[in-house]
Amino acid sequence: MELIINMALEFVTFLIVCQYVSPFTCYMIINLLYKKIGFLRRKQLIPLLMAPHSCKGCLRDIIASRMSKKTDSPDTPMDINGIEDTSHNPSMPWFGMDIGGSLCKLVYFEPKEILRGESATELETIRNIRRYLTKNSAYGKTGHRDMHLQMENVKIRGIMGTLHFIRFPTCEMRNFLSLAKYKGMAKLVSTVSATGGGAYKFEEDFKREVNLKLAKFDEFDSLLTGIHYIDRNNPSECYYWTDATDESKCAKVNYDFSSPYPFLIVNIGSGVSVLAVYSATNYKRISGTSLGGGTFLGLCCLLTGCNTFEEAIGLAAEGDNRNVDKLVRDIYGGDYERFGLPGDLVASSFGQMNSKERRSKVSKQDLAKATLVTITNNIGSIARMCALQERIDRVVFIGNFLRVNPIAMKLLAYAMDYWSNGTMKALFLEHEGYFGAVGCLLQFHEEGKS
Ligand SMILES: Nc1ncnc2c1ncn2[C@@H]1O[C@H](COP(=O)(O)OP(=O)(O)O)[C@@H](O)[C@H]1O
Ligand SMILES: CC(C)(COP(=O)(O)O)[C@@H](O)C(=O)NCCC(=O)O
Repeated sequence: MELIINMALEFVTFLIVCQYVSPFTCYMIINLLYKKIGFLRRKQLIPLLMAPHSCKGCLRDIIASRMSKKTDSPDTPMDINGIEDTSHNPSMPWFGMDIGGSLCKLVYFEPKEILRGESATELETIRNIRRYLTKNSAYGKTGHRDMHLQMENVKIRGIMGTLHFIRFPTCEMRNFLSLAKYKGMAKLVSTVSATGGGAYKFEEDFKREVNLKLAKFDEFDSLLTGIHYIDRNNPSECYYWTDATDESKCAKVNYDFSSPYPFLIVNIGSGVSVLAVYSATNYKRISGTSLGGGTFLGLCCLLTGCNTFEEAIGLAAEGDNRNVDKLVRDIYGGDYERFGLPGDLVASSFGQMNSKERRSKVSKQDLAKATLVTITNNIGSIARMCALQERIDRVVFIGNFLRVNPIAMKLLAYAMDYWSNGTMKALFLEHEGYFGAVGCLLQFHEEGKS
């Protein structure tokens, strides 16, 4: 039906522009052609009479708005939360959002082709949103698209497309909502799938500001769905570090994660959650700690005056934690042999900082490194105890704390290996912090479980 409307529209527009027929005749023709839409009002014809060159757009808008009213029919699909679901339309922008304590992760699925079935205005808005998201890698001052993580030729709900990975600080949510409103998101979709604490916290704001409903999914269900899907679709997703303490030999090595169970997930976001996973659907949250990525960044900002995660990591890369921490050798003068504690092991994090003299000599870089080592070692130690308790030997570390953070990954790899006498393995995934967002998108489209 819409194809016919569009063709007729093109033709009538041509007639008006060329002034072959009067706009009134066109008005009658259109109304005759589109009895289904109902008669246009006379005042809606005025733009046609006043501005022949934009009449196509005007007509499209008028017809599209009539059409969109018609789509509020009882056959509109309903999603699992009982929300009217226009997002299942294959051409609509598909988004999954993981709104965490620090970062909002937005995954956008771009179908290979914009398919049939939308009105001209909808198609225009879809194209604008697609162009805006895929032609830029930065959005405003704080939004970023992680282009290196982009996944081409993946299928969701039988449709081929590309997954784009975008993040912005959660504290910028108001600006994001204004942008979504400006870009006409609510005209296209009525529901967006969301997970993370912010899916609850910001639910009312989405409704009030953009008239969008959130289809909410549990963050750990989403995380697992996302991990399984991405690992299936990306052969080089999972890796480990060899020779983590030797810079000259240290390397990333691909790991075949096709038979993954059982495994432990350590999700290092603002805080840390530890999950034991026994099958695609059987898992439990066994532990957690509030000393996570948020703690690292918060303490680093306090101690060094830095303002961003990237700055904090940059400082840490140039620092030496031994100027801040007290090592076993500072206490024993060497190794504590009886219990296998080497002299260069940290005995007490920040243990030197009670000395005024030491404090006067310490650099910002040293403090950043010591903060990173403290938080990472603590997480490694908790992960190891959890793995021991659950008798699991593969530990998968994820979360954006590991973004651009090889120091932490190598420390975790070394700690897991050393303290388990080589029986446990630390694994890492390329899409670090995006699994929740992918998982909730898939759950909305009921694809992830396959
Ligand atoms: N650009 C960034 N801005 C803020 N924190 C970042 C950034 N990149 C990495 N991080 C780290 O990632 C953590 C958040 O990780 P994430 O997995 O997104 O958790 P959450 O879901 O709690 O937001 C932060 O606490 C910080 O340590
Ligand atoms: C509350 C959270 C699940 C929220 O997830 P996040 O936004 O940090 O990724 C997480 O911060 C957490 O598990 N914190 C640790 C709580 C504890 O076990 O002490």
